[in-house]
Amino acid sequence: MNGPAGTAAHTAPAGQHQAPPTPTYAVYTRGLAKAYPGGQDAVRGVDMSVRSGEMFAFLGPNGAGKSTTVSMLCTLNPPSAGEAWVAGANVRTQPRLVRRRVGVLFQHSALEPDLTCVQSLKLHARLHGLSRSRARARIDRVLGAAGLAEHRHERVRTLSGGTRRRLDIARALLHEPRVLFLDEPTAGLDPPARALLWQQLRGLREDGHITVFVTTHYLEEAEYCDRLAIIDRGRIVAQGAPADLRSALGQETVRLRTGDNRRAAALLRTTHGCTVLDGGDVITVPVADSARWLPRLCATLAAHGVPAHTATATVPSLDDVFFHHTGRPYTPRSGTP
Ligand SMILES: Nc1ncnc2c1ncn2[C@@H]1O[C@H](COP(=O)(O)OP(=O)(O)OP(=O)(O)O)[C@@H](O)[C@H]1O
Repeated sequence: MNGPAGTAAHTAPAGQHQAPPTPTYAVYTRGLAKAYPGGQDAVRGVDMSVRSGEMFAFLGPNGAGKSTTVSMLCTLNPPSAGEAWVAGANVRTQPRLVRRRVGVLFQHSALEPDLTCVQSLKLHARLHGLSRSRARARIDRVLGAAGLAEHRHERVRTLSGGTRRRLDIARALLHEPRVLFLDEPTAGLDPPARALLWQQLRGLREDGHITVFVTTHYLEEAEYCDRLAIIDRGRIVAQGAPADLRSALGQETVRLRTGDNRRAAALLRTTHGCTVLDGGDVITVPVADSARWLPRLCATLAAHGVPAHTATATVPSLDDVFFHHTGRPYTPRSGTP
């Protein structure tokens, strides 16, 4: 596969990757690895591509290597091997450029508790070298985007956990980064606060100018994203759009209950030539596209006087995708090697 700078990109020796990646990729890695002192292989050769402007989920159980990967992509942790480009810059050779172009939200908020929201943002605007007038405009903009305008003069320590997280995001957006990294942004939040935070993230995507890279161990959060990579024990086990990953398993089914399941099963076999599993009180038909087949099968049964009393379609979940690729069920705490 071509690297972002062409075929030579991942074959050149480490440290010589100066060719600018195409704008297609916001994040592009080849063989990215991290071994911590003491022999802990936290990340073991990650190949990943995140397109510009997409919302990308990095999904995996605790200890899978998500935070370590993000810290390498943000240049806070040097890779032991491999290469990575973020927002067009190489993390090894152009770390300052990477830092200028990314915003980062870590698992633990680093907001100063005694400052108000505006004071906190002003401080960070200064740290990023924003002029006063630009800082004013950006602060108004990020507070509005985060739904925090009414909290602007409240002190950080008085804010709820969810509001603080949204302020964290506002702060990470101040300098208009091209890529926003969020490491488990909803950890510790209750469901309404999580929903509000995701609403804010979706709003960012609609703006269209930023790539959002979010780590999570919640399967349902990965479903909100355009694409995702699943990491397990330091390796990427699957990567793609949620629907594509599910449909690649090819295990959709239609389950039907009728007044005469045996007759219904025979009818469907002869009419459609499909495999029908007769499980007694329910018949199951494996299909490629359950949304298309469910009405068709019901129509056949109704036309022959054996109408379906209940009909349900099941599609594989991301749990199934994880199971398929790792051979074990997804439990958020199962990743420690
Ligand atoms: N500084 C460190 N020194 C040694 N080992 C580390 C260090 N940081 C992380 N690890 C180990 O590396 C592995 C990956 O950890 P990492 O924090 O990247 O995973 P994670 O997927 O982000 O997990 P979590 O969801 O719990 O944050 C784990 O086994 C962890 O114990």
